[in-house]
Amino acid sequence: METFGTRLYRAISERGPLCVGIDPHPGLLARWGLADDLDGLDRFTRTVVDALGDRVAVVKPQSAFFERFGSRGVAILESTIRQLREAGSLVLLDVKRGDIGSTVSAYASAYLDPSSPLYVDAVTASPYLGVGSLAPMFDLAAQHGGGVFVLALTSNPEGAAVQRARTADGRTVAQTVIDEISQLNRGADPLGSFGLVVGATIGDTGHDLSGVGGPLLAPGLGAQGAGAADLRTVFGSSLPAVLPSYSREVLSAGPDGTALRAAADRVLAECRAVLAAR
Ligand SMILES: O=c1ccn([C@@H]2O[C@H](COP(=O)(O)O)[C@@H](O)[C@H]2O)c(=O)[nH]1
Repeated sequence: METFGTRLYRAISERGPLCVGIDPHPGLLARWGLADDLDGLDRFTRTVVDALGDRVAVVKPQSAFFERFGSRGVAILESTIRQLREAGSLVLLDVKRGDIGSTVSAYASAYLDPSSPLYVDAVTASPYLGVGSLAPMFDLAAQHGGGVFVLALTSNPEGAAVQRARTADGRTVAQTVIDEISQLNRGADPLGSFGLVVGATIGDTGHDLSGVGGPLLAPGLGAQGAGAADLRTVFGSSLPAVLPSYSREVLSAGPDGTALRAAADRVLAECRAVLAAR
């Protein structure tokens, strides 16, 4: 069985370093001329899958925008996941789950067990009940070739107060998360299956990402104000592991499929220029 890290490495080699989010905001549905209802949600997601599913390495549905429609929204999420897999992109479900370990086991079954209707290639997880509480996710991911992206330094300004607070040994909370995930990836080649989320908006914070060994998902590009050039400042010598992530910047080009593809191609070219110059 191939690991998620290996599959991600190949997807990036073949399709380029880009993750596009599916975030059906009410404002985007309106902009696309769609109603803010189940039919609008379904049309929006199908359009994105048809335009990008066969060319983008990773697609990241944001679970919240499906959950807000209840069980029928989640049913659309399930079919979106299926369509994306058929189209050949890796599916990273942005759910940011975290809890005590026994409950994390249930989240792991929901997203990382191949028999689940919500089975995806990878999920996002919150480490703020302790990185160790996420062990059931790490274990199931390792068992089935899945991945987990753990929040380290998020793109929102409110995150810093918690994530950059100092622990007793002088490291920041975020650095302890970074170090624990680095341990999980030890020896992985070409890329570990356990990633970190590090916002492109955060500037140079002095955190050491050099030993992570896994992918570094970088949201915050486009609508939140960061540009591809900021990746150099935030990631420095760790640029080769960066997976830039855009949602509204690309989605706002829709609903025309050609325009969506052009927007994805444009941001990919901008990121490649920075990542290639490392
Ligand atoms: O630190 C984080 C972690 C996750 N996100 C998510 O990424 C997208 C960003 O959307 P944009 O439209 O590109 O701003 C969204 O789903 C967030 O929940 C993040 O922004 N920052």
